[in-house]
Amino acid sequence: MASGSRDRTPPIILSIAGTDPSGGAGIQADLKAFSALGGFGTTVITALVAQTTTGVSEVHEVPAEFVTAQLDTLLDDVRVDAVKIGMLATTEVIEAVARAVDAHRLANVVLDPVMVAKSGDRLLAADAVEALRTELLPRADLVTPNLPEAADLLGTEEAADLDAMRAQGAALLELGAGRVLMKGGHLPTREATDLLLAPGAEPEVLRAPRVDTKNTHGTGCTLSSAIAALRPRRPGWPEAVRDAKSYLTEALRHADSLHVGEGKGPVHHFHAWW
Ligand SMILES: Nc1ncnc2c1ncn2[C@@H]1O[C@H](COP(=O)(O)OP(=O)(O)OP(=O)(O)O)[C@@H](O)[C@H]1O
Ligand SMILES: Cc1ncc(CO)c(N)n1
Repeated sequence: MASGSRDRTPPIILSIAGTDPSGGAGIQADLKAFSALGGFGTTVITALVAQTTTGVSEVHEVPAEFVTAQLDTLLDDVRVDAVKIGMLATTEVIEAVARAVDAHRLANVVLDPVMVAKSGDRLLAADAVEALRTELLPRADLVTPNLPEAADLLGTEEAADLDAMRAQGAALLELGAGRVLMKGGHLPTREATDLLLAPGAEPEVLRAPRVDTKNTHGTGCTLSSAIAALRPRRPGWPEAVRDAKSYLTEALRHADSLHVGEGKGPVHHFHAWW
């Protein structure tokens, strides 16, 4: 049984992702969210990214064999209760992670299909989208695309309203994802509206007040990590997703208390949320 569901032992959460020296996105954001939500964070690094609040200057990819070495070394020793998968950079790394999901029978897998940073810089090779769609999407219990990512995975136009989000979410379920959280942060709506879809159920609309800040670096990373951290402590995915979205909204509300960099600054994971 997962340690987090047995008692108050902190669940062990794994992030498989790239780095952000400015601390707002990637592995750094993931560890902050895990800790703030009472989890114990572990990591497997897929790429070293020279980036900050203003953009990405260089990406140093980790060879797929070394991603496998990190995964096997960790998972032969440590039983993890949930996994967040973020930036993967290349087809080879995607395949390595897919193999590990099967070999180690990973459960509670949240896939954030990271493709492009907020600055517009690519974090996934264009020719790796196919592998993400065929190798990892079907192995994910929950996939959390933003609107450009959903469109890329489906080879279609970006959704412009809730109806189009619903249709694209259903198409991603058809591709084999266990559940889909379509993130509507990019829609020009008054509220930040997401849609949670599961097979055979009515989509759930999740609304949050749109926080008026330019400091939105790491929102996607924070949300997917918060979901992974909360899942072992919640009865189901809807409860984990709702509470993770509330956590993210609070982290956005605290973003302007930070002064990190000159660009789009990070959200703030303060530690007294509950
Ligand atoms: N200003 C805001 N106020 C409140 N919630 C927001 C705001 N902007 C985005 N969100 C929420 O943040 C989450 C991430 O959404 P978004 O669509 O921006 O993801 P993303 O583009 O993957 O983020 P990232 O650029 O970090 O990868 C969603 O739940 C979205 O509704
Ligand atoms: C490493 C990393 N993962 C994800 C994002 C998404 O914005 C980012 N900027 N950097």
